[in-house]
Amino acid sequence: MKELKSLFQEKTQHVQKDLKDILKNHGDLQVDTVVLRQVIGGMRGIKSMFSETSLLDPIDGIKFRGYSIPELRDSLPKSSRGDEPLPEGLFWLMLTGEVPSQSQVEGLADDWEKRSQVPEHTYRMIDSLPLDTHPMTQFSMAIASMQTESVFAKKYAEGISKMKYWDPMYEDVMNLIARLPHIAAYIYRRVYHDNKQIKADESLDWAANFAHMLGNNDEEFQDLMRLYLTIHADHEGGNASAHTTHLVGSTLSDAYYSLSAGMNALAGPLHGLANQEVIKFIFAMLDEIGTKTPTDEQVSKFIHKTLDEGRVIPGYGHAVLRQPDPRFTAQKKFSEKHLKEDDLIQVVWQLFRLVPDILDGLGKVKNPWPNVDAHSGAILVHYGIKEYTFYTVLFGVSRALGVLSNLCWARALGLPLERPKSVNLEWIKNYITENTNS
Ligand SMILES: CC(=O)SCCNC(=O)CCNC(=O)[C@H](O)C(C)(C)COP(=O)(O)OP(=O)(O)OC[C@H]1O[C@@H](n2cnc3c(N)ncnc32)[C@H](O)[C@@H]1OP(=O)(O)O
Ligand SMILES: O=C([O-])CC(=O)C(=O)O
Repeated sequence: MKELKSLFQEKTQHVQKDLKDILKNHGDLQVDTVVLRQVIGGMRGIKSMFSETSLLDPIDGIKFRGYSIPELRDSLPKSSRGDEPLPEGLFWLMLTGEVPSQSQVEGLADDWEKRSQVPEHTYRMIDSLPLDTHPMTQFSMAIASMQTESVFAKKYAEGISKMKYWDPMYEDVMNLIARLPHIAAYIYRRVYHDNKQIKADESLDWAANFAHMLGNNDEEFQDLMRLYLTIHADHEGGNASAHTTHLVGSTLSDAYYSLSAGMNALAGPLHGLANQEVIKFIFAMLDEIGTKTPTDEQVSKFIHKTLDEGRVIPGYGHAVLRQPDPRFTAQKKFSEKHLKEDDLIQVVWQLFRLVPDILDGLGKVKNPWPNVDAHSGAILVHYGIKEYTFYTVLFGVSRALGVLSNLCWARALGLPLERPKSVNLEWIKNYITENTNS
């Protein structure tokens, strides 16, 4: 799509100039200090990355180019058949900083549709895997298998100038995003529906077509997918999937290698896999208690038992957020509108009432509130997507929008190889001796 590509290039030139000036005039200005707790404790809170697409506030939550989730729901173009924002619009916003018009998002959806042909060998590769291979493994391998198509890798091998990296990266990113719903739906139908595949419907937008290929043409579900694929897309640069994608991309690995790596990070239970863990936790709890409508006392007992076993309560806590996640709230609002009577949704809300106080009582959990993963599973079950080992693939299709627009920005701005410094125990002990009296 020429319009988006040239607008992106124009925007990157302004940012490039700003960064050059900032580095020249203020490059040595201190933005943070680092204590040993952060060195040993997962680098929590250290300001050390640059990412334009979104910014996370511990209290207000995520803002995409300055737009909160409620603002996105108001401002981004919508389908004529739904109330939720089109993820095409969010991608446009992240890439350019501008809210697109209706015709611009329709043009983008058409462009993705034209680029959506998945190479035959990717399907053959997926087919060669045992059916019980985790869907995230299949998804990550499928993405890596398409690396044969990388325009960036080809141009790099031919000797492209570093000033032009952004162009083939943009092409790879657009091709990849176009194909992801097709791969994800293929994996879903292969594993859970006897490989009965459903042909794409070219008349539908990106999210609705994905819903259709999964096997559900309910307009409410299509609208849920638009919301789902919008709100999971980005969470600034430091989260594990975004950071991994960025790190791998910084070596000039192409978009296929980088996204596949990012998806491997998303597949961890402390990150994106938590959505599968939440519904698994709820099912295990209902199973053990023996009812779909447990009492508060029964739920609290189960939560305490889980904690006593040295396990985390999935869907609760966050490395940055210190309030209920606005992505949880957006899903709660959707459910209040459409799914109020659903027993499983009621259990999600019951956990929301009970878990924070219990976690707070432990005296060590920095954020006792629900994150995005606490709600999504129960909604998906309602619409018939009950196979929870697939849930993180849905998350991955959405997350690709954010991490891949970041990758376009990184190559356009010429961001360098990422390589922080590590220290060993001897270094730490010497440092303590040199800097304290003990
Ligand atoms: C899309 C996403 O990635 S959102 C996050 C999805 N992950 C989850 O929902 C898994 C459950 N949550 C957690 O494990 C954590 O809250 C994380 C990984 C999200 C954040 O970790 P941290 O930033 O280290 O959290 P925090 O500083 O509050 O941890 C302090 C202590 O509280 C514990 N804690 C934090 N959250 C929880 C929880 N939900 N249940 C039980 N204990 C918890 C930690 O395990 C840690 O215990 P420790 O000192 O004995 O090791
Ligand atoms: O921000 C984080 O660390 C985790 C998270 O919620 C996300 O990536 O969506």
